[in-house]
Amino acid sequence: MSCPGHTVLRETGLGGMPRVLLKHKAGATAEVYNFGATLTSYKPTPEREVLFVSHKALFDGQKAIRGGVPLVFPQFGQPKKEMAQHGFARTSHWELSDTAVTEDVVRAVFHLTDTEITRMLWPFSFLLSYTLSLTAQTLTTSLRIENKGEAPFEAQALLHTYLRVRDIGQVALRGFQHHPFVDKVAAQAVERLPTETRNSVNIAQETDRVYQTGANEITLLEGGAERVKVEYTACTVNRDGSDEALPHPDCVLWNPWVQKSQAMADFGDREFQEMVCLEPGIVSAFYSLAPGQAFLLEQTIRPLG
Ligand SMILES: O=P(O)(O)OC[C@H]1O[C@@H](O)[C@H](O)[C@@H](O)[C@@H]1O
Repeated sequence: MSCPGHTVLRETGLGGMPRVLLKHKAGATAEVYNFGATLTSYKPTPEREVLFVSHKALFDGQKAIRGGVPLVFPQFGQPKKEMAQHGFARTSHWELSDTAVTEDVVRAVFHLTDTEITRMLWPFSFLLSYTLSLTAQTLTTSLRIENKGEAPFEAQALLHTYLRVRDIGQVALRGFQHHPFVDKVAAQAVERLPTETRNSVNIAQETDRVYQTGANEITLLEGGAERVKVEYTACTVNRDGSDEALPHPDCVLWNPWVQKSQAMADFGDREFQEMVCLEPGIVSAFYSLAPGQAFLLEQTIRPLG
């Protein structure tokens, strides 16, 4: 069904790269580059940008875009040294395969399949479908990973969401309490994972943690006011269409703080004050997919107040 007032436009973005602009008749917009299927802007209203993109981000079709929502697949970090950090999905060119509008939702679907190059890095056949659904109040991004080959594979995946904040010193995050986490900054082996004791997590130093969550919902507050909620789920979809939810998806919390910011060529020295990454995914373990099985990782970004 078509719906007047909603639009999906193909346009040329920064660096001459193709991108897709979704516009909801209520005023919300979202902008996605085919490069990495990277969402680079989400505005629930014309005045408010929810996502952070560095002013030094490169739009050169080589380096992952520093900000927005890059997609991490099939590895998180670099457990396999022959493959780039965070895998190849964020630096691959995705095809816009479908667009649809209904009364409430403007939708775009991007596809990525294996190629000779990806098979050299990771010898499996896959279909990634990334669906962005814009409503008047929310944006849902949904990554479906399907095993199209004859052999099972193991992978990790993550929605690397950079949220824009006014002042990191005023930020508090709710939803991590009681959940175990791996502290990647401390980087020392521990017998038992520590558990988050704080109801409200603030950031005052380099922070790089993989929380094994269960609440599936993190709320970001600034100066005590709720600003945005990120809700997420992960499930395996079987060949017959039945699905099994994964009860404890991970959520990475990342802020590079002073020194790491200075070490990144595509990030401003003081920009750590304007962002925080909340990254839902499955990364503390590899998930396994049999031929024909799929895995669905979904987040809804809900601006508040
Ligand atoms: O610089 P990259 O490859 O985009 O990674 C940024 C950060 O991504 C986060 O997901 C990781 O937990 C961090 O360790 C990493 O530094």
